[in-house]
Amino acid sequence: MTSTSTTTPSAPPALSLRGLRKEFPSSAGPVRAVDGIDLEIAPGEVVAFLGPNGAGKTSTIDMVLGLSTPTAGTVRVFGTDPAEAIAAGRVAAVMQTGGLLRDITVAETVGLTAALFGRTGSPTPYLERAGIADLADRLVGKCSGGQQQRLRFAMALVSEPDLLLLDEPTTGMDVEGRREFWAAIRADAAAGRTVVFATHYLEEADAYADRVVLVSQGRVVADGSTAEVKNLASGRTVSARIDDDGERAAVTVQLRGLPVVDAIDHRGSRLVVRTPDSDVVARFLLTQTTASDLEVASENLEDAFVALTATAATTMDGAS
Ligand SMILES: Nc1ncnc2c1ncn2[C@@H]1O[C@H](COP(=O)(O)OP(=O)(O)OP(=O)(O)O)[C@@H](O)[C@H]1O
Repeated sequence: MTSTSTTTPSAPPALSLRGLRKEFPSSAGPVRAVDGIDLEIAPGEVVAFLGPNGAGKTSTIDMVLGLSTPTAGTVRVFGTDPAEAIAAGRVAAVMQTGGLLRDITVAETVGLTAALFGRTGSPTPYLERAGIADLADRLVGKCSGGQQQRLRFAMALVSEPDLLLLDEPTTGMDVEGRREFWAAIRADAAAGRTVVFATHYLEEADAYADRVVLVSQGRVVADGSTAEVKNLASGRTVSARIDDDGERAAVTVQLRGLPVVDAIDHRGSRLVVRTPDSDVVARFLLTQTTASDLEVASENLEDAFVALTATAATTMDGAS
């Protein structure tokens, strides 16, 4: 690599969250929606903010968009505060609902948005990028939920934002609608845009993000590449029946001593063991105990996700 005598200061992160907290008052005392999030997202990353209901995803996105003020901590967007980044048109959002007039056409909607940004050109390029050029003359109220989301995406593109935030953008869409929506987002992100999206769906995060940030109860519980998250979620369950209560209790203690055992549940006379190495657990149960009726199952991704988010502070090797 050739070197020059000038040093370029490194570009600020697209998004930097430091000690971010958000509390809402309630009659039962403050609700801590976001509980100390530290996160840095580099320009060009496509990141899924993945978590169950109430994890704090929307509260975090609202603070990034300057729609609410942190109780503590800081949000920096391309090195500036959110209001400044939004005023400069560097950030745009696709939210789940709202913001559309049903009685005008798709093209008119994008044209109006463009006028707000002082752009006078044709809306067609934005419609094309969002994959809805063929719907230009359709009334917004006649569009499906998925088509309306792609319209919101076209509107978000008008300011050519460097950072695009999407809050559970595919909720309620069918599989085909989701696929088309994400195809449009991915094609656009390939040009270098930073994309951060909140989702409940592990599969969606896996298919469309480069990096997954798992949040639960207002905290980041895991952060890594989608491959790392898939690894975490690739465990199995081994279940077997042990009729004798005393033996079942003793075997539970022994299993806890095995390094490959992640968790043990009791369902009646069955032991259910979560493990990344089902062979070791199955061999132990069949050769060292009276266990019978043994079953090995691959874990459902959603189950694994729930298990991960229920376990605070999971860490991944090589997490970025
Ligand atoms: N305005 C508010 N007043 C009181 N509590 C709130 C408010 N907004 C959010 N919360 C609470 O904060 C927590 C986090 O909510 P948030 O909407 O950020 O989660 P989420 O991960 O986006 O959930 P979902 O996937 O269901 O949209 C929840 O317990 C929620 O009830």
